[in-house]
Amino acid sequence: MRGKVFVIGLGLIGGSLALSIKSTHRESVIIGYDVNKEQSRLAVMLGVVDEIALTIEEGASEADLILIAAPVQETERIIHMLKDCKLKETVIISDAGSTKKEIVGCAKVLKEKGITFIGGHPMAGSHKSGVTAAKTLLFENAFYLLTPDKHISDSEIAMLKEWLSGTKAKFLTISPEEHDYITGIVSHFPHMVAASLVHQAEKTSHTQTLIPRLAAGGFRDITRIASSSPSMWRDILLQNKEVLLDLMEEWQEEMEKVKKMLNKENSAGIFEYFSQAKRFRDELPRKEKGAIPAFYDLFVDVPDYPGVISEITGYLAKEEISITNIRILETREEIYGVLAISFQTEEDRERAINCIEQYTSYETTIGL
Ligand SMILES: NC(=O)C1=CN([C@@H]2O[C@H](COP(=O)(O)OP(=O)(O)OC[C@H]3O[C@@H](n4cnc5c(N)ncnc54)[C@H](O)[C@@H]3O)[C@@H](O)[C@H]2O)C=CC1
Ligand SMILES: O=C(O)C(=O)Cc1ccc(O)cc1
Repeated sequence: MRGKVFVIGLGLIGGSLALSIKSTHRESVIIGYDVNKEQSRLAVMLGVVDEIALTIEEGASEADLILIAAPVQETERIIHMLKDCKLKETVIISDAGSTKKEIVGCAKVLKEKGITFIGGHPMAGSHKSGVTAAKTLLFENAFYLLTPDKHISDSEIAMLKEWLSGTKAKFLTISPEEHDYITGIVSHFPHMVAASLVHQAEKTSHTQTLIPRLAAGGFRDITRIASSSPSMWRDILLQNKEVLLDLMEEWQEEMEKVKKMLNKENSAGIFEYFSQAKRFRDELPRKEKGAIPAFYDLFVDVPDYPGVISEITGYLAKEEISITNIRILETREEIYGVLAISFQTEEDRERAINCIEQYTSYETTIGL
């Protein structure tokens, strides 16, 4: 498609959306704007956008599509600014915020002026921020939730999907309320729990100095999302307050139930608690990209000697296979240790297995 796309907020998400649009609509012109001049400078330097607008008014005036990819509280401020801008009559405005009810409510000011707004949320990301982390295929196979109002026509929704087709995401339409409830469960609340687990470990670490060392493996993995942007998550929590307060109540009741079972040494009850969780978790789709990105782990049994990590990474680099994380899981007293390598895609992991088989005789196991 030809036309002008204006991306407001050139961070991880805005940058990735800009790259994916350019990958399919090469004739389009992508204009960017960010309050942070350094992000704007980097966005041009990295070829994420074609041009930078000096103000929102300037970038918005000729745009066919405006994507707001700023923090959720800022998104509301930007919507208010856009309602006072001179815009093309046919412009479509969308956002990428992790919450929808408040943003869509706020966007009524656009509707009153006859401007089309379609709430959006690409459900993939990372704990990294900033344009340098942006990737063309960040949203590949991820769900992209849209929350259009009833008055929005099918052709406008189709037009937005066409603009965003380079994301290779799977579009789903739901109501803003449903959106906030579901993402509350699968994304927002888990971030709160992850942060609370880290707090618990930190408090104890003052008296138990072994804690940081022993937390380096599994604990570090399950609390990875606690390393996400604190300001982003503060804003999300504040916008989804009602849902999260309800979920916290439910969680506390659940913990009370577990506490009672443990107090009474209800062995069958505790077993069933874990079994039921295992059953549901084991059946969750593996290939779908959920709200919290999966990492494709590979475990390699390696001889425990210095330099083994660089040996393996050397082979992977030779085959141009990128990894997202690499660590020794346990260095046992015996000859073998376990090297855990994480990849961003299943395909990269498959290639890594073939590569390691080709260059070494080390055994590999897939992490489930
Ligand atoms: N990080 C993630 O994994 C995901 C984030 N989101 C949502 O996407 C939005 C953007 O998040 P990220 O890209 O991760 O954050 P980021 O921190 O990487 O980028 C946000 C950018 O917006 C800019 N900004 C802030 N206020 C602005 C304003 N008034 N005008 C113009 N630019 C402004 C910042 O300077 C920053 O460069 C947020 O609403 C977030 O909730 C959605 C899906 C995934
Ligand atoms: O890795 C993480 O921190 C994530 O959970 C990614 C993420 C963050 C925010 C979203 O609205 C959707 C996905």
